[in-house]
Order: sequence, then structure tokens, then C-alpha cells
Amino acid sequence: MRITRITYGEAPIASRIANAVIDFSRMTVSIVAVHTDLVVDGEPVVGYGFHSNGRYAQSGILSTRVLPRVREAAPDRLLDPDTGVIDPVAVRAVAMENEKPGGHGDRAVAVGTLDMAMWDLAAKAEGVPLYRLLHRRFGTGPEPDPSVWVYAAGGYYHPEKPIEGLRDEIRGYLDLGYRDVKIKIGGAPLAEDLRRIEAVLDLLPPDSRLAVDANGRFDLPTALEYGRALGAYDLMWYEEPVDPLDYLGHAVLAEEYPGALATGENLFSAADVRNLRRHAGLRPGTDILQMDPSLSYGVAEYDSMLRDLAQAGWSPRQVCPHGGNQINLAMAAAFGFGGCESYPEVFQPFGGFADTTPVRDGRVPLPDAPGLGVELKPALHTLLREHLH
Ligand SMILES: O=C([O-])CC(=O)C(=O)O
Ligand SMILES: [Mg+2]
Repeated sequence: MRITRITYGEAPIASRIANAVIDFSRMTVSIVAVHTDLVVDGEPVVGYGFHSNGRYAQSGILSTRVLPRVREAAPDRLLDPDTGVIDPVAVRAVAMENEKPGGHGDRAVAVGTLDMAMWDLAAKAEGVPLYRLLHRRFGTGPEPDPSVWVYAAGGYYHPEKPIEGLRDEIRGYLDLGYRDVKIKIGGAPLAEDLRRIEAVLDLLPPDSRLAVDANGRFDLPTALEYGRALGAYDLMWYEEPVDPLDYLGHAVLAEEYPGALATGENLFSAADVRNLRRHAGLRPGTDILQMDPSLSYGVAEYDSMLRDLAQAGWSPRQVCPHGGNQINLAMAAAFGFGGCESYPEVFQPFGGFADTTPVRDGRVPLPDAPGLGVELKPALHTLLREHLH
């Protein structure tokens, strides 16, 4: 098996929504296709990668550093010597040659996107769904989970969607089969945010839960003030209250806020996560970790994060990746995460899972098709093929 061509591009996911810190009016994602000489059922096998929302596309890093290294490497260095199939862990090592430690940021996203395409390719070459390949390589339990708990993330600030629009949006998620939901806070004064929270809680059935996400907006005094107000509501979690790298701030909040805190979507490496684990005072039985593989160097880096966390008593069930990305669902089943995020409405066609596996009672089954499952989301597959031939 040989890589014949790697194509990349940028796709828009612009929309009029805003969280507490950014609007998404110019948001883009990197997209990558890895073409090969392997033919299955008369079609050359192609692996696809794309990253989650929140980081802009990294065309410069991909075109000048990451992709040239892979294109110029001796082809056998990219293969598993036992099977002759692409080895994404070997590809990632090649992609990272001559990169110093630290300074993760956008480089981690570029590599995470390529990593996803390589895993899609490896699973297609072996003719297995990606979650099964990942379980075989990294899983600990005897079998991968057949379905994964997901929650509907939305509830953004929208200029034309005051509280009744928010309620309609949340009703729509419940109708789609979601049980639990997340909305934004921190983009309005506390009193208005509390009205938004109460308006949603008011329509949720008794077994549904609500999480809130401040996107790292608050300084510590504001985060504590919100925490005191939120304590009244038995929320599913209080997400990114302060800057993602303010570990001491998290430690102070974790002493004060009785419910679950959630963070990690803006950490980009195992080293960042180790610092979080060491210094942020988070509680292994309570708090939720949301690192996103497509934003943080991909699957092998995530495995390192999980191994570090396990030594400190963190179960993978406390992990629930950000991003609504198909690879997160595959990883959640393979590694035994507590769940993963889904975007049923926003960031389309990138957010959400295969069209063939609708959500039932808050869970999504894993698809049976070989690879990641991009082909089971025709709007996404068409977009990728049109941009990346
Ligand atoms: O608004 C965003 O950037 C996305 C986000 O935080 C989330 O899905 O948790
Ligand atoms: Mg978030």
C-alpha cells in the first residue's frame, strides 16, 4: 500500500452564532484527504480528516511543514512492517520531525487532522470500523462499547434568537432523541444567563440534564460569583469557567463549587494535560475532561494523556471530548469514555455522526462501515470530495 497523493484545503463553517468569547462569522476548518493505490471494490481507498470547530484552518503549517515531511518520507517508514498497512503512529512521528517540544497550539490541530485521515485509511485498508481498530490497538476492556452517550451542544447567543428561540432549539434536540443538552453562558450579564438557564431547565424532562459553558471568559472572582449562582441548579457541569491554562484558578474553583467542572478542549498536548492533572485540583470522581483528539495531535497523543491520567486515578469514563467529531465517537467506544459531545444543529456538515445511526435516548450506536464513517454522512462526504479531489 502506498500513499499516492495528499490533498488539503479549508472549508468554511461560518455562522452567526457566538459564545462568550468569539463569534463564528469567519470560522474555518482544515480538511485533508490521503489518496492511495489500494483499490477496494473497484475504488481507490481514500482517508479523510477534518478538525473540530474553534480553531481556524492551518493551511500554512500543513503545506510548509507537516505534509512535505510525509510526502518526502521513504514509503516504508509510513507502514506497519507486519501488515503492510499505513501505521498512523509512524506517520505522526514523521510529521513531527524537526519540531521542538512545547508551542503546541495550531501545530497540534494540523497534525490531529492528518492523524484522523490516516486512521480512517488504516481502518478502511483493514476493512473494519475505526472503533474496532482503535480498540484492538489501544482498548483495555474485552470489547468496545456498542453505543456512546452523547449530549446536544448548542444554546449559542444569536442576534435573532432570544429566549423563545433558545427553547425551540432545545426542544428540537429532545425531539431528535437527545436527553441532555448544553448551552452557553458568559456572553450576557449573570441575571440574563440565569433566565436562559431557567428557561431551558423549565422544559427539560426530569431525567434530562443541562450543562453550561463559559468558554474561558471569566476572571476568578466572576467565575466564583457564577459558581455560587449556578450551585442552585444541579447542573450536569460548569465548563471552562476560567482561562484553560489558569490551573490555580481551577483549583480554587474546585474547592468552592460543589458540582462538576469540565475543561480540556483548549489543551493541545499530553504535557498540557499532565499540568492540568498536577496543578488544577480537579476531582477524579467528579470533574469532566474534554480534550479533543483532532485539536491535539490525534489518537496516540490522546492515549498518552489517558495513561498519565490513569496513574492519578482518573477513569476514561470521566472523559467526554469536545468537538462533535466522528473520530471522538469512535474513540469513545474504543477507549470507554463516558461519552462525547454532539452538535446536531451547529457547525454542519462537520458536527454530528452518521446519518444511519440516529440518537436514541441520548445514545448513538457505532456504525458498521469500514473506516471512520464519513461516507455515512453524505453532505460531509460530498463536501470533502468536491474540495479534495
Ligand atoms: O463554542 C465553542 O467554541 C465550542 C465549545 O466550547 C464546545 O462545544 O464546548
Ligand atoms: Mg466548550
